[in-house]
Amino acid sequence: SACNVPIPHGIPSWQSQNFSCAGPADIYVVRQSPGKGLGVFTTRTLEVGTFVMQEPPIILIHPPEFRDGVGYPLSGIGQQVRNAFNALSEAEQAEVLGLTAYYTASEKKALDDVDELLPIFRSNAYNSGNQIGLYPKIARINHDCRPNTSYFWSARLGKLVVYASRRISEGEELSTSYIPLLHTHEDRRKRLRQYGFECSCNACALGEEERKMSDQRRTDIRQAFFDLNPHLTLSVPQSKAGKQRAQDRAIASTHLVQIVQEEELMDHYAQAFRVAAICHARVEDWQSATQYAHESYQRYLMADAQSEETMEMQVLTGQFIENWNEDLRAKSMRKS
Ligand SMILES: C[S@@+](CC[C@H](N)C(=O)[O-])C[C@H]1O[C@@H](n2cnc3c(N)ncnc32)[C@H](O)[C@@H]1O
Repeated sequence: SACNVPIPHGIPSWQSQNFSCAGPADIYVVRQSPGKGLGVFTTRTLEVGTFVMQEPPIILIHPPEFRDGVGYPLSGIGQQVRNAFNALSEAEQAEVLGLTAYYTASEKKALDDVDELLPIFRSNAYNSGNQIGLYPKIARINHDCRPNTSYFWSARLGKLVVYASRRISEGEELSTSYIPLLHTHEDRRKRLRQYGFECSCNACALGEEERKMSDQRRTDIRQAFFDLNPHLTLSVPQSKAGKQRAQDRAIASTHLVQIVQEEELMDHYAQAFRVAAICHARVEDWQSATQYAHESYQRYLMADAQSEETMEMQVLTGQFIENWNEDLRAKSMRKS
């Protein structure tokens, strides 16, 4: 049976919730996806939180320094990839060589001088903690700028875990994101060039007006995280001006949650709810703080029950609920 992560509703349950499940192998098939080569399709409806794949890396290497916006310079990793590849069995090597790779124009011109592992790695590898890994099964999932799965690196399992971040119908193609998504269509297009395709996903195929709105939302979300993140302390400001600023940020955080939901960027839900929870705690709106904290907790829980973020939001939900209760008690005392 499928191992769905049950999502508690209403008041959180404080039982230990430890979902580790190998993930059923028969919930997807790999087949041709028109215009995209191979793709991965579900064979049944998947509820939010269902683990789709858990796969150990066939090759795992330490990346050179990260250059934001450009990705990894491949020159620095060639030897590492080659060494790791040489250590694999013949069958594993064949699996790696069978992956789809995009060659740049200059690589095509000088095929004899190019180590074929580099284009393969560049087209298929995933960030895995602070390393980069190659996962032959997960590598068949195509890109979408509004993907229906999320993934996380589990250091505990030594695996990359892919799960449904929304409900996925039977027969639907699974999608993931190869790039950071809080960027405009034009910026995403540039970034996707390293994979050699023009994205035609729903977000990219919007008409001009709607695309402008989508671009604006993604830009606004990135800006809101940037603006609000430095103020995520739990202390309640005392001065009048401080209180006013906290009030403005609480409003901004509600807006942040709204546009993340409008844009349906599931990967950012947990973080947006977390920001809204803390911003509302700073204005002592304990009801909203509790609700946002719990939503954040549910989303973090979906990915990894034992992550620091999950623990933090579990604790905060409990703390905020206490404060909310106290408020209610104080109010009813005043009445009686
Ligand atoms: C990680 S692989 C995904 C699996 C690949 N389709 C295959 O047949 O093995 C990445 C490659 O898949 C293709 N691809 C992925 N997402 C795509 C998309 N949204 N549209 C068109 N091609 C896509 C591109 O050729 C890209 O270089």
